[in-house]
Amino acid sequence: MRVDVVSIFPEYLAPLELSLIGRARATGVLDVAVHDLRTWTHDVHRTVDDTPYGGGPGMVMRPEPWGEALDALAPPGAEPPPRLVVPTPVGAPFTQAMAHELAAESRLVFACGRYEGIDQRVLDHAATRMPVTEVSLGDYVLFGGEVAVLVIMEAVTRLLPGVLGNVDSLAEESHAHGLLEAPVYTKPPSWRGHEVPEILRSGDHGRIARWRRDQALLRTAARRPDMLAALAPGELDKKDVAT
Ligand SMILES: N#Cc1c(-c2ccc3cc[nH]c3c2)n[nH]c1N
Repeated sequence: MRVDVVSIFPEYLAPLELSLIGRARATGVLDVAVHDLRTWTHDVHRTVDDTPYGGGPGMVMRPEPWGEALDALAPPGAEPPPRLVVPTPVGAPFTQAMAHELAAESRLVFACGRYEGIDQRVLDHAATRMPVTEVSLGDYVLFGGEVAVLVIMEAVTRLLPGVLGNVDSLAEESHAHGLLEAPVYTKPPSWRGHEVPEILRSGDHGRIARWRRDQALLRTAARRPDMLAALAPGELDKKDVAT
């Protein structure tokens, strides 16, 4: 997968060099390039923002540098076009399902907004020649899109083939089956008066699997009833409701 990230703070994306993502890049699973939006400015002050039409606080990111950046990174006519991913408070919620969708793309271009956001015409024009996904991490406000790109890149990269050593963990983790994960334990069996649930030390893998499923259902019902309500038909079987 080829990923291009455009930001006025490219140094914010330095963590993409670390750990799993760094290893994915080193092994060729992932090719990442970070670009400074100011590369595509032409004035002495390398201006990327201006006052908002209609008035209001703050500044808006000018369309011209973004237009030239996207022309350079996604030349008109190049096939297949990349998916443009724009972190924004007004975007669709970023979910594990969306992480899987993005992980299936061959090319992604991330546009990191700042100030009050990017001139809407940048997204409207991009949408005439590439798929555009506006995505939000959650209902809170950040200074810009860079942190969101780091989160999205971690969630996507770990789904790429060969990145995670143990692919089994993908199958059991929270949100993998629309449920939260069961609690996890390791040695010692007793710690500060807290014991590991006996079932997990029984060696009875059938009962352990049942216990984990029950714990996942109980946790999800208690903490994320919305996820339980959203389970696809058939996700719950008769063993899940047996008393
Ligand atoms: N994703 C996301 C965001 C943001 C965000 C993204 C881009 C910009 C550009 C200026 N301000 C921004 C906030 N805030 N909260 C989220 N969940």
